[in-house]
Amino acid sequence: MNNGRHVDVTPDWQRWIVEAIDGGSAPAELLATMRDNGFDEGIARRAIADVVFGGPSPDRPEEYVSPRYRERGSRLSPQHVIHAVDRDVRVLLRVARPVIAVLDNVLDAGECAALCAMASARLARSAVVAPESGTNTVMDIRTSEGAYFHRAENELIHRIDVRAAAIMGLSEEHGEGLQVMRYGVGGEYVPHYDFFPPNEKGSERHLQSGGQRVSTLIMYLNDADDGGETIFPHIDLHYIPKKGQALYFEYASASGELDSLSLHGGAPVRRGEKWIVTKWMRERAFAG
Ligand SMILES: O=C(O)CCC(=O)C(=O)O
Ligand SMILES: [Fe+2]
Repeated sequence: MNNGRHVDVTPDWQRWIVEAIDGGSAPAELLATMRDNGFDEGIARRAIADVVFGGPSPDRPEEYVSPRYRERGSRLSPQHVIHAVDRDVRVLLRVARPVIAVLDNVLDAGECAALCAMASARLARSAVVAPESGTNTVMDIRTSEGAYFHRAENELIHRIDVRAAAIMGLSEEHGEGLQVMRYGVGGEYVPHYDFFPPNEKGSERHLQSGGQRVSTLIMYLNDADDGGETIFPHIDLHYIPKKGQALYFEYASASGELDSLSLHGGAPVRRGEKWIVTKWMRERAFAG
């Protein structure tokens, strides 16, 4: 099985990862060492990502999932067509658990182009103002560039904030600002949870305003040429990015139960670029 390669990250190896990251080693160096020691690359990446992001181990999902989770309903409209204020959005596919929906006609081509242009200007500017801050070790794991837009920052952003809130069944005030992300060739986002892991020290700061994240809407600004799928490893689902479409998913119930099956990531881009804009919703109003 697995050609004799390690499939289990033993406690000794977990300790070694924590100490190496705390000691300032780059995730890419750890990955190389683990690969040299016979670890499967995917397993090594996940173990390193857990330590870097402070997330739960995907191999122990039961830590965060409540058996009652499956009893609750979705915030997404049960209709085939969702009237999202200024646009009719069509549901193409639904998954019951984790709650996932593929949505069509969320953004038009002009909006996709305008968002890419706005984000490009911001990415270029921030690269000049803040070259290599030294704090971006996580970029080895999440190899994308991002531009954050405050809620209602301009007319286009506001229009999309309002539309996303209508789709997600929560008021606009629950939303974080939109985040546009660009991945080049090789860019990826290893599987992770969007919710803030409970009992983790690092989560406290995030939970203070707005509480837990409850749902995500990833909107696709271009078509994927090769690679770049959004993947849900626990249910073997691969969504292939299509301009104007969106992927909606939920992972927290009103009573605070979290769904470990919502583990997801962005597969490496093999050709071209991948552009997305993400809206994360909180359980309560979010101050920003
Ligand atoms: O790039 C992707 O497909 C996934 C992005 C993602 O996980 C997120 O924005 O939270
Ligand atoms: Fe995510």
